[in-house]
Amino acid sequence: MKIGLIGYGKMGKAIEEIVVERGHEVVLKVSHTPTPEELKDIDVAIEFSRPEYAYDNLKVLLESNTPTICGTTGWLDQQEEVNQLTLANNTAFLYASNFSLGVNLFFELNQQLARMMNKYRAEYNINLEEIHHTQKLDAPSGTAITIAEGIIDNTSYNNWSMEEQGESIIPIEAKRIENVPGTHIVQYTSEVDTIEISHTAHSRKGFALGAVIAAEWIADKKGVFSMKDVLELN
Ligand SMILES: NC(=O)C1=CN([C@@H]2O[C@H](COP(=O)(O)OP(=O)(O)OC[C@H]3O[C@@H](n4cnc5c(N)ncnc54)[C@H](OP(=O)(O)O)[C@@H]3O)[C@@H](O)[C@H]2O)C=CC1
Ligand SMILES: O=C(O)C1=N[C@H](C(=O)O)C[C@H](O)C1
Repeated sequence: MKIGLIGYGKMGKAIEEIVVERGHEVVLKVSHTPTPEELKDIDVAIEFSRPEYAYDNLKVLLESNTPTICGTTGWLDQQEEVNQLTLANNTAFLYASNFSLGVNLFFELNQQLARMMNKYRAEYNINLEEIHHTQKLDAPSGTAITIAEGIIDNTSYNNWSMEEQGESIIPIEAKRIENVPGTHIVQYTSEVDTIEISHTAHSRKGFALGAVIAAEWIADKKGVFSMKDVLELN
């Protein structure tokens, strides 16, 4: 498969290694919004850039009918427009806040635990923490937002916040520590104990592998998809 890497930073480079390991070819690697001309030989594009450029990149990719995998976080206020662009151009698009198998399993575990804990809202206070490297531009992480949404869908919490407190708000704490690839912790604390689930990435390899597996999966599809489709977690 011929892969285009849109965004050739820490993730672009980690993805390139996996692309080659799995027998594919990187035919384009750019750190600018690509031109339609640059996209003409690409089977699938993998976009990991910066929050402020993601929408412009995705618009060009989808209007050029390029099946696209996107891992950039922090642009989701424009998600609905991107989904519409995908359908209008009869192409394929998949966004994931986190491509690693482990985090996608953790998302399922988080929802199950949230359903159980909803009965005990009076006894347990919830807390969500994410820790990332100091170059990370957005906070909270996209993964933390997905975790919070998974809790909201399964409990009587109805919002998350990094600043506000309240009965129905999930508090999110974002920490930035040198070289941490990504750690997410959900805690339920009562007067007498703490229940905690956590996911710790040891490197970027899991994110990169998941993105390439998603690229292989989407190549012959049309529509808007998620990692649940790829990993058959539905
Ligand atoms: N979904 C997931 O599983 C994961 C998501 N991420 C997300 O992916 C994104 C990238 O992360 P990471 O690689 O660590 O970040 P980096 O800052 O290392 O890389 C971003 C790259 O994008 C380039 N860039 C700048 N402008 C554009 C543009 N207009 N179009 C394309 N590329 C551009 C930058 O180039 P230059 O330096 O020259 O400006 C840089 O090379 C972040 O949003 C992060 O949160 C990260 C890990 C996993
Ligand atoms: O910026 C990162 O590095 C990461 N970003 C993603 C996020 O915002 O959740 C995924 C991963 O945690 C690493």
